[in-house]
Amino acid sequence: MSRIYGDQRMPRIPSRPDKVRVPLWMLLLAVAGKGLVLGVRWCWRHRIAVPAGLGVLVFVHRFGLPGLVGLLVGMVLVAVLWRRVHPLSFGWLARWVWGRVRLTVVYRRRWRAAMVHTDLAIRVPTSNADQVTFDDYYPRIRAIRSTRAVDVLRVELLPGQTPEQWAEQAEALRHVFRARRCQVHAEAHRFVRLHFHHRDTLVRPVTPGDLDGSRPGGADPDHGAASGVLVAELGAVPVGRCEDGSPWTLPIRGTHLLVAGATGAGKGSVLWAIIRGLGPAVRAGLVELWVCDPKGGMELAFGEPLFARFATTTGEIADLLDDAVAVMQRRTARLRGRTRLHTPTVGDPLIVVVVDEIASLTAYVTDREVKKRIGAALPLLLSQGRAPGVVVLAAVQDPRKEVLPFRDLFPVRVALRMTETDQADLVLGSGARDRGARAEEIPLSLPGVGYVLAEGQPEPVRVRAAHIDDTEISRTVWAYRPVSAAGGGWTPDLDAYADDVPADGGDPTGWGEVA
Ligand SMILES: Nc1ncnc2c1ncn2[C@@H]1O[C@H](COP(=O)(O)OP(=O)(O)OP(=O)(O)O)[C@@H](O)[C@H]1O
Repeated sequence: MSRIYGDQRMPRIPSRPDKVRVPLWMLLLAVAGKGLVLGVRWCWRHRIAVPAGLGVLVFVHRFGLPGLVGLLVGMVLVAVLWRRVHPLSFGWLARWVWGRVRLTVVYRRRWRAAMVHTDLAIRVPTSNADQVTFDDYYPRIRAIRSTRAVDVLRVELLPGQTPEQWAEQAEALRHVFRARRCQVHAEAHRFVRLHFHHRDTLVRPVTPGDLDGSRPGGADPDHGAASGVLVAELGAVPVGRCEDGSPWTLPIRGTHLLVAGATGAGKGSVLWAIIRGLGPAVRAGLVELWVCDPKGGMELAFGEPLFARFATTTGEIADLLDDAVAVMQRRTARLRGRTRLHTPTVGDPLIVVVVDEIASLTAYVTDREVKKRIGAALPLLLSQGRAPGVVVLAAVQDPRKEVLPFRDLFPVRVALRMTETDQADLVLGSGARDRGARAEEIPLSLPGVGYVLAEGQPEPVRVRAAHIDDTEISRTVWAYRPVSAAGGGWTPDLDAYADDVPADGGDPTGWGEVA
């Protein structure tokens, strides 16, 4: 792409040139030469618009205005036909044209003013004894990619600038370019990507995707052949949709997950979307859900047939957590020196401990004995359970350290709507709000919308969880309740975990994967 509002790289050195008399013809020649150079440079910068404009002028000259109207109608017909025949290439071209239009109409017009007023342009004084002047250096837009919802500008940093300086100005840039939201993504070096969002693509509730679609290899939870595929799927469980339209998935195996959000923010829908996503693996016996609902079962009791264990009182929850720690410790002893990450198998499943409103267990329990037991079990699970396959999925309203002291032990965290500005940073890590996670700005009308950090990416991604209504919960429970439960009368048997070490000390089926 051509340079857009770039400037010279090296500053002029202030100096007092000697005064010399030049003849008029020489001056006129110099002005004409400079005009020619600028003209050629301008034509080069607009190397598509200039031939296109000239072509239109020649066409009008030869065929008149009716000919031009005929040409436009013909182009529209070709576009309609093209879109029908090959929508992919048409979409690519349409986005490219739309990007050029947005660049000309919106960004070029206001770029210089925006850079000066946000201090992102650099002014170097070049005054000498005769005059006061400045050299202005403007960051260059190197590329643009536009869709109906977002414009992404790739901008080259000026020497000495950092992506953080741009992130600080994101709000000002948003107002200049009249965008709904501006997010600054840093590239490895020299470039930032400015995302100007114009439309909210997450306004409509997200319908949950089809979990029963054909899996590669014909994997079917009701048949044993599925386990390899189902285990792989535990690394990316479908939860909803990202702002760019791609599916939002979260890893469950080998990590712990915290969902934070004010009351009514949609924590329940994230928990349910994950539980539903785990359904096929639950059905196949590769995952067990051990569920704690300290709110007396208000949120999760619907799914009881799907759960291996379900606890609603603090006493029951303390027992459940103690048992989870016991399983974890036995597995750790068994796996030591053999593998670094447990591979779920039927008979030795991944245990997902789901806790709705974890603060009820850490901050608000009144029974000191129970509080002590829970306070000992939870940090143990969070610090040691990941590798032996006992993972925690928790929701919390208030993410402060006083309420949830082991918040940092959750490697994956989701921030839904928050009530205070600093809470997104508490959940996603400091600087997340500056990088675009404005969780307190999510409107009440958008439950299930939040921000998440994608693996290896410092910039938060805006997402919305699928809306799992009561009908879908019933369908999920009916379709994916564990095979043993479907047969009736299944009781979790903790002793099974103690007894599954093969007598010869060899690897039980499925062990041996090294993460
Ligand atoms: N992803 C979603 N899409 C559309 N509506 C949703 C979504 N998630 C939740 N809702 C709606 O928002 C309301 C609150 O949701 P939910 O109970 O999950 O919030 P919560 O954060 O768990 O609240 P609390 O902490 O009070 O239990 C419900 O009426 C629900 O139907």
